[in-house]
Amino acid sequence: MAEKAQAPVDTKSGKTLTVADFRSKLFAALDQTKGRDLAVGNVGPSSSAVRKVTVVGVGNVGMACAQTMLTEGVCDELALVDVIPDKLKGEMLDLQHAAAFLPRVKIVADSDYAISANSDLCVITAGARQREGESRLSLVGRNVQLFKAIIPKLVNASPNAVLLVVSNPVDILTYVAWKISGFPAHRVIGSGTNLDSSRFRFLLGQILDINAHNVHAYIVGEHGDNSVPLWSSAMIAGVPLVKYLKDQSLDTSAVEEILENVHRQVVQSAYEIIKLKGYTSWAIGYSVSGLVKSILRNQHRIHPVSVLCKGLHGIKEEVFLSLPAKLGLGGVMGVVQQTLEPKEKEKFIQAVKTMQDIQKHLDLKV
Ligand SMILES: NC(=O)C1=CN([C@@H]2O[C@H](COP(=O)(O)OP(=O)(O)OC[C@H]3O[C@@H](n4cnc5c(N)ncnc54)[C@H](O)[C@@H]3O)[C@@H](O)[C@H]2O)C=CC1
Ligand SMILES: CC(=O)C(=O)O
Repeated sequence: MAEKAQAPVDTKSGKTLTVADFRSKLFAALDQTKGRDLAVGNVGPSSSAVRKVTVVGVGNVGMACAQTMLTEGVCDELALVDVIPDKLKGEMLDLQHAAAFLPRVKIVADSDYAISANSDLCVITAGARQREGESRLSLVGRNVQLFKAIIPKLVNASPNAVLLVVSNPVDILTYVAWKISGFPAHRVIGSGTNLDSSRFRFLLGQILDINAHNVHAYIVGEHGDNSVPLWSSAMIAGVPLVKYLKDQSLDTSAVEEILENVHRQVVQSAYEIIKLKGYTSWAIGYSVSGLVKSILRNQHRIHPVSVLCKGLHGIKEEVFLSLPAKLGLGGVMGVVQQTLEPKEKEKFIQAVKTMQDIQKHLDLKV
């Protein structure tokens, strides 16, 4: 005989919970940032039927984001903004000419931010990129200056938008965008380690001969050189990754070597691609399109993205670093605070200090 499902019971009062009570308790536990600055607010993308996205910067990254968003049908209107009018018009026409092959999207472009008015979400890819061997952090001076010009214009045109920062160094520039915009933190997000985590999952999937979709593993912290791989919570079908590897008859030192190598390769990825083709674009395009989809379609999916960390993991500083965040209409809806092992926590805290050291030298007066 089939067993009757037991109704959930409140452990404190002993009373039977309704499904609605149970769900709200569960989500209150998940959204550990509730009530803090990051919790979802009452301002966010309009609920109008037309979903408008602006992409600032129509270089390699901006166009990869635009193209992937069009292919994936994540918006109804796409506005492109850049400072080079001919390139802007050329890219707009080239995308418009794909109309017969794509979902119907209105594509507009101009150097004037009026074109971006009433966007639900603005993706910022404008700025200098690394040359071969150059670090992301070396771009800070040049790109902060650009952000001082770009952010006020975006805010003026779309005061209720979510800002999604991609330009590097992404964690610092997300902080800059937050400070200059005056937006609540849940509406300012950096693409962060969503890309690093995809590289991580791809490489692990290759080694294990498992589809990257089924590798549940996160990289958190700073995007790039000092990212933090969370081996302790990496899973294959619910089996901890380290155990899974050991079950393949690998001894502890072989497992450690694999783990170190995989993370080293993730960190080297951008440097290698920049050396080979000059820039990275396709994977960040997919990464951004996925984030936009989660936000505008209110998907409540969890992505490792750069969020305000103050109040999370005991962090008191105003820094943006990646943590797994639930995304939906309005931006960040909550952050999952995984249990970090001491080494992971130490690396994360080191990134907090690096961000702070850089931020205290920034002049954000516009
Ligand atoms: N967060 C991430 O995972 C990734 C970030 N990036 C970053 O994305 C940024 C863009 O890289 P690419 O597209 O390869 O560079 P790019 O040089 O191809 O394009 C940059 C574009 O920004 C435009 N631009 C410059 N100043 C502007 C302003 N004031 N307003 C509007 N547009 C302006 C330029 O005209 C150019 O079209 C770089 O900072 C790069 O490091 C790149 C890949 C991944
Ligand atoms: C350039 C960069 O940040 C990346 O591809 O990771």
